Amino acid sequence: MKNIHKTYLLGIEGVPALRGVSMTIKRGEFICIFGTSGGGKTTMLNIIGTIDKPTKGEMKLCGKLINHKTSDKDLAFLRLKNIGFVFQTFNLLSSLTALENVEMPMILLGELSASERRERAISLLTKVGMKDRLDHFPSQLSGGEQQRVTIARAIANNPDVLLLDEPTGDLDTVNTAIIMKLLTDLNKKENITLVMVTHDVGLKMYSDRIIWMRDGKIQRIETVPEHSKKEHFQKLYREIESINQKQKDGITSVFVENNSINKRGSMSEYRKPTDYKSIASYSHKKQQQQQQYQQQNESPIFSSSNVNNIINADIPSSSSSYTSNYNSNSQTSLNAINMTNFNNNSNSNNSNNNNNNNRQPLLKDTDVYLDIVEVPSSSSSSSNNKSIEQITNDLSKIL
Ligand SMILES: Nc1ncnc2c1ncn2[C@@H]1O[C@H](COP(=O)(O)OP(=O)(O)OP(=O)(O)O)[C@@H](O)[C@H]1O
Repeated sequence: MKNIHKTYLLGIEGVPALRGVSMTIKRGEFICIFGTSGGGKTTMLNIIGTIDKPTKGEMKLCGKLINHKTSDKDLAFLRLKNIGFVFQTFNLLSSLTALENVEMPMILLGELSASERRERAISLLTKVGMKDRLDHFPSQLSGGEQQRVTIARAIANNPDVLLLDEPTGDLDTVNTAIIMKLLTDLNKKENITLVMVTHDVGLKMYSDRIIWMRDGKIQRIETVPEHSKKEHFQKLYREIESINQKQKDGITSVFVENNSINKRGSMSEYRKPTDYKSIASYSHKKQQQQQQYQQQNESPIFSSSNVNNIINADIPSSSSSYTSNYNSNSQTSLNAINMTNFNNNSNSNNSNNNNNNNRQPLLKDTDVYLDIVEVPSSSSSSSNNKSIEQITNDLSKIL
């Protein structure tokens, strides 16, 4: 990039977003763009990605010179062939399955036959750990899963560069680790250049260089010391190992962790029917809790309506008595939920509560063991017919 300027026109006023940015990114580098809000990070990413053209200055991307005169058609082809995008909000096409979403860039490029495209899409989804979700629609996937599909789609045409705008911004810590492992593997093993905008201080330590942006200019460029990078990668690999171990132990779906609900942290696990055994270890404590709550005339803990209410992001007040409205004929694949340490303190003053103003605590100041909701999978359908992925997704929004 050589002396890149970008000024947006807002009415008759010009808003300078970039004011003379020059830099070189080497092939295979991992660059992190960091800095103040409004500093020009996204604009810089959009210019590198040719979504926006510079007002002044020029840029060479994968050998092609780009300036304000470059035609949109040339830029569109360059994007399709050389660049992959991953945004915070996943941006999958909702009417297409995971497999079809990944096939889409290959269809647009038109270099592979239908069977080759399918084969490649399956192999890419397998690579990102989504081979069991090929026919799922985005709405049936959790945030982390959607982002993995987005990554598979972004690398479908073998791009040289991946542009990442807050790729983990909507994800919990576990999914952030999974996504960062995937991305850094692509960088290390396949030499794909990564340029990532993030506000997450932890993530910048995986990169080779950090570009600090302020007021449309590069304020400074920092090289991440090898030893810090190594330390962060070792921590990441440990996290991934622990996630894999949990999966081996029977936690087969997304693991949601939230430290903002209470000081001790809360945790949810989602298990498939085959995981009943591993839940057994909780049962004694759970029974004790149930008896205790029943003695106190509290809300039923194992009522399926509780689950429904949580799933629908409508947590009732602790004093309500519920009638079970769960349709036992529902075809949902959910067979068990185990929710531990959901200590939702109504007085706690945290960011999560700010988002959930209308929510009453499920049970005040208690640990809730909401466990084993058996849902026969018979033929009739109902409004409760949610897949485990939808439920996981819904729950991860709440927790
Ligand atoms: N399409 C647009 N029209 C007008 N002004 C814009 C447009 N896009 C960005 N800007 C302005 O350009 C400046 C840089 O914006 P940009 O989104 O690149 O910053 P950023 O560093 O990514 O900020 P944040 O961290 O808050 O996302 C801001 O002042 C912004 O208001």
